[in-house]
Order: sequence, then C-alpha cells, then structure tokens
Amino acid sequence: MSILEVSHVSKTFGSKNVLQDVNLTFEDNKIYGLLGRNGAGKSTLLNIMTNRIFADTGQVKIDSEDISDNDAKLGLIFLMSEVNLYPNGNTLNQIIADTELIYGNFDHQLAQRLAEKFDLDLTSKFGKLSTGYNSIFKLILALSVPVKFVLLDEPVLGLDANHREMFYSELIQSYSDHPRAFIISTHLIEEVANLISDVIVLDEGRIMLNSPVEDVLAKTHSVVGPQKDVMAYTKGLNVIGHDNMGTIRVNYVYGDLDDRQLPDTVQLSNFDLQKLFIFLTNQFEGSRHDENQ
Ligand SMILES: Nc1ncnc2c1ncn2[C@@H]1O[C@H](COP(=O)(O)OP(=O)(O)OP(=O)(O)O)[C@@H](O)[C@H]1O
Repeated sequence: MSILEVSHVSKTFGSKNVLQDVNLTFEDNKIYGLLGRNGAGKSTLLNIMTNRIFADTGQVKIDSEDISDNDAKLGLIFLMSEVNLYPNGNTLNQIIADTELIYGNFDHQLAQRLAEKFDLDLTSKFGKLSTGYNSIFKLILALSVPVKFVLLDEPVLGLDANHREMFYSELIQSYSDHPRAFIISTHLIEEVANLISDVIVLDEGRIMLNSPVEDVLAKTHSVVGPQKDVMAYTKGLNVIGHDNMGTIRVNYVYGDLDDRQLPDTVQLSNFDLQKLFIFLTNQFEGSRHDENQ
C-alpha cells in the first residue's frame, strides 16, 4: 500500500495565510471528500500535493519520499482540475497519447468505452469542447491513467445531472476494479456523501475535520421536541445549530452523547454530512453562539 503524506504545509499569498500547518495522510485504497467553503484553500492544497505550486513550509511525501522534483513519485499522482493544461489545437487522441508518455500504461479500452458512453468524439480538438465535455474528457483521462492517487478538483463542473450520475457510477466501478485513492474536492456534498469513505473539511486554511464518514455521522444527533425539554437535554452538549418550528425545537449536536436520560417527549436521530458541513463552517446564522445554551 502507498501512503501520501502532507506534513506541516503552509502557504501564503501576499499577506493571506491560505494554508496553515496542514497535516494529512492519504491511503491508496480510499475515496476522500475534501470539503471547504469558497477560498478555504482546497485547490491550493491539491496544487501543492502535485507540485504545481510550492508550499512555503512543509513537505508532501509518498512512501516517505519527498515528491518535489521526484518524477517517479509525481507519476503516481494525477490532478484533474478546471485549469486547462492541454493545447487547444490538439485532438483528444493526441492528448491521450501525450498523457500515456508521462504516466505509461493508459487504459485505452476504458477511455474508449467512456468516450462512447458520454458520446465524446476523441478526434475532436480539445479547444472546441463545451465546458461540460471539457470536464468529461479530463475525467476520462483521470480514470484511465495508472496512478495510485487521483485528485479531482471540482470534477463535475458543467456536467448535467445525467452526466454527473454517470460519472459517479463509473468512478465507483473504476475504484472497485482497481482500488486506489480518490481525493474529491467538491461543493456538491450530497452527491458525494455516499461515495466517500473519509471526509476532510478545510476551513480558512486549517483542517477542521478529518475522519471516516461513518464515525462523523455517528456523532451527529438531531434532538427534536418541545423547546424546554430539548434545551434541558442538550445542556452542556456541543450544539452546533438549531431550528425552531413553532413550539418544536431541533438542536443539532456534534459529539458523543453521555448517558443522560432522554425525555419521552424528545426524539433523537442522525443528520447528514451537508448539514454538518454548513453548521461547522459557520454558514448557519447563529449556529455557534446559541445564547439559549
Ligand atoms: N495564485 C494566487 N495568488 C493569490 N491568491 C491566490 C492564488 N491562488 C489562490 N489564492 C487565494 O487563496 C485562497 C484559497 O484559494 P483556493 O483556490 O485554494 O480555495 P478553494 O478552497 O479551492 O476555493 P473554491 O472552492 O472557491 O475553488 C483564496 O483567497 C484565493 O483568492
């Protein structure tokens, strides 16, 4: 198994601290979701992880070897992003041939099958592709290169709902055929929630959450019932958000519940990753500072 390690990575642009002492470990048999609000530093991190830009401090290593200026290790990582690295005048077939020169062992059969499935003509010129097909082509490359770490930065940009579904199912198929690491940076949390095994939340350049999805969801509790009972039950717990529906109150708790007695009037259930993300990254008005607690 290969391990990709990000150690103490920091990056500033001008006076802005975009990444602050980021430490992460990726195994090559998991699908990671990299979540964060706009400007959180996700693309910067992915670019540093592929040596496209340099960290101010810190290191990125694969199996304990620094990746910078290390072609053997860089050949194990592929980043798909909205940045267009390919000449507009080249055909898709030419770009595939060039990609194979860099990464070797390109899965032509898969690329051909996917091109047919998505109705993409590989003799087209790259510069003539629509936004959606530009993404589709780059996704086909990402699934067909023989790397251990596939980094996808906003992979479904411009894809319609049908094409997004098709892509997610192909990703799962490809992963089960050849387990490797996928690191998916996206704002479409609901769409990837069932796909990812681990979730990483980046907030203002710092890692706020880094855990298996299963563990994270097990710590989410929505506590529903009459206002005063809910407030009493959740006193002292980590309430990260709330809703009021008339006299009914929902408090959203993140963390382990202790053995306190649940009143008959109050019900507990879990809530989803998207809601958790919204609460944790403070997109919910008043979520953090609940004056009633
Ligand atoms: N080359 C650059 N020069 C100056 N500032 C930059 C540069 N690249 C990124 N930034 C800034 O760094 C911050 C993080 O940007 P980044 O693109 O990494 O965030 P992100 O999480 O990918 O955001 P989004 O979800 O909006 O794509 C932003 O404030 C951005 O303006």
